[in-house]
Amino acid sequence: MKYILAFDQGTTSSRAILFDNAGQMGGVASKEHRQIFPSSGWVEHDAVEIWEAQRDVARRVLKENQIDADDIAAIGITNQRETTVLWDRKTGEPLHNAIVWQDRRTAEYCDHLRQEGHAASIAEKTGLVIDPYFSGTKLRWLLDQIPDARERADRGELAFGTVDSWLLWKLSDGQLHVTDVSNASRTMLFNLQTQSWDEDLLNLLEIPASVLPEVRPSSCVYGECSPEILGRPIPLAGCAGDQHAALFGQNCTKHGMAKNTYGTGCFVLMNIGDEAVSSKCNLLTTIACSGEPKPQFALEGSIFTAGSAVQWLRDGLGVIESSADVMSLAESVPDTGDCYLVPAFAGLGAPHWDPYARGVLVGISGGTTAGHIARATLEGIAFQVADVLEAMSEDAGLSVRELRVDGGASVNDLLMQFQADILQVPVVRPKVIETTAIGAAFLAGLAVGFWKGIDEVESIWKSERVFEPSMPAADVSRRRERWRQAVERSRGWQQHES
Ligand SMILES: Nc1ncnc2c1ncn2[C@@H]1O[C@H](COP(=O)(O)OP(=O)(O)O)[C@@H](O)[C@H]1O
Ligand SMILES: O=P(O)(O)OC[C@H](O)CO
Repeated sequence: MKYILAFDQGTTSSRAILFDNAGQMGGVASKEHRQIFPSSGWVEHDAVEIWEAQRDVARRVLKENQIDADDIAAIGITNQRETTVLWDRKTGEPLHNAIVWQDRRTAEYCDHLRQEGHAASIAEKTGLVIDPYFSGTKLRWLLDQIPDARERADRGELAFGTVDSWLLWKLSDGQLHVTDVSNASRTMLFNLQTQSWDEDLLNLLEIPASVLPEVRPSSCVYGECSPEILGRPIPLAGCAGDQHAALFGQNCTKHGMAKNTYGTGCFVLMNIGDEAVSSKCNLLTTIACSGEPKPQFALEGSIFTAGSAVQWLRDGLGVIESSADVMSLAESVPDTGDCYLVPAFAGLGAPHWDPYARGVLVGISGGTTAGHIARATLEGIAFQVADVLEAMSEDAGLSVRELRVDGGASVNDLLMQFQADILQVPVVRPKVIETTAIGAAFLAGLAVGFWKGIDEVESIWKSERVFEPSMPAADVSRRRERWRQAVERSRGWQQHES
């Protein structure tokens, strides 16, 4: 067989990508889906629209590249994490729109959990900080708000899943209600030490165990997709949250290796080996996919707004026509004119965890142009990444030697150079920037013997370009200090309204 088919179900689009044995892409198809904003701080997706988009792009990539389903050795799935779906086991119909990872509707309940003193035990068990980001409080909200949902859940009629679970359910025509360890680790219900659902947390959040999927390793044969989807049954053999898949796809399998994905948000992950070190700097501890038999862990800094700030320049301000145009607009000025943009549009994630923060643009003068704002937007992305890596180095007791990068905005050379400058370490962009998808393909391909072992998949990764730091250290310190001042101005904004 010639290919592994990777499904990359992201926040803004669903992609299907074919990878051959040498890790070369044999075709891509993608489709966007609607972002639904029912109220301030709320973000939803239509789970059926996501399923249909993912199924359609899978069919399309085969058709457009004239690939027969018989040539597909396995399917690997990777997905936007934390986004929460609740569906009826009998009809396969969702009971509500999916609540997206960015959604802040459970902020008050999270405050309550913190005030009740649960932060330390939740961090110890799950590696997470209490935040609306994770699926647990979203699922609780659904069970509380949908009429009869709790009664129906108690009768075993409902299934909960993150997007991976939902897709595996649909792909298997309701035969599989499963998830993988990496996605489970993002629910705030999964115990990293026991590698299973945590009964205390289920009780605390009032989640009935009957709705939960079975948890499996990221690289294993889960089952088969039903034949009517692609013409024949194909093994569903790999599954991981997109950031975990990207860490694996970037070959960050050794202690201290780190990657950042520049998509809608930014997600910095550093491999920390087989000890689930707890963060002292408000980072998350999470699962790292590996070829090792023992569970491996990573530190993660999740940044909620990155490429979506560029989308705001395009759709909100209308100063660019496409995201790619941001580079030439930013290059129209030599610097930001001392403007700083903190894109806390959906609160601040790591290391601040402030759901009430909102975006600020400071330092505007009469001479400020769209070019300055575009440049400040790109720099705001890089400053957030630098804050996370600083915290990470402190937690892990080491400095990263290089940062491997991927995701839609990593094509932006200006952003990558500024990132290297502000971090003072090289930024390395690989030839295949679809590292999320290739990570999922590796997980699936290893499970079915398409690739023989971790050494074989590791030999596939190749660097395309290295951005070396060139900014004087004194400038870096001054600018980072100005950025810190700007962040302070963004904090608690929403809360101060009442
Ligand atoms: N040249 C560019 N410069 C900066 N940002 C970009 C560029 N091209 C795309 N983006 C941003 O990258 C994001 C899309 O990246 P992608 O990895 O597909 O995201 P996701 O997986 O979160 O859907 C969008 O938010 C877009 O604004
Ligand atoms: O779909 P992306 O690339 O924006 O990633 C979303 C993350 O998984 C959210 O935790």
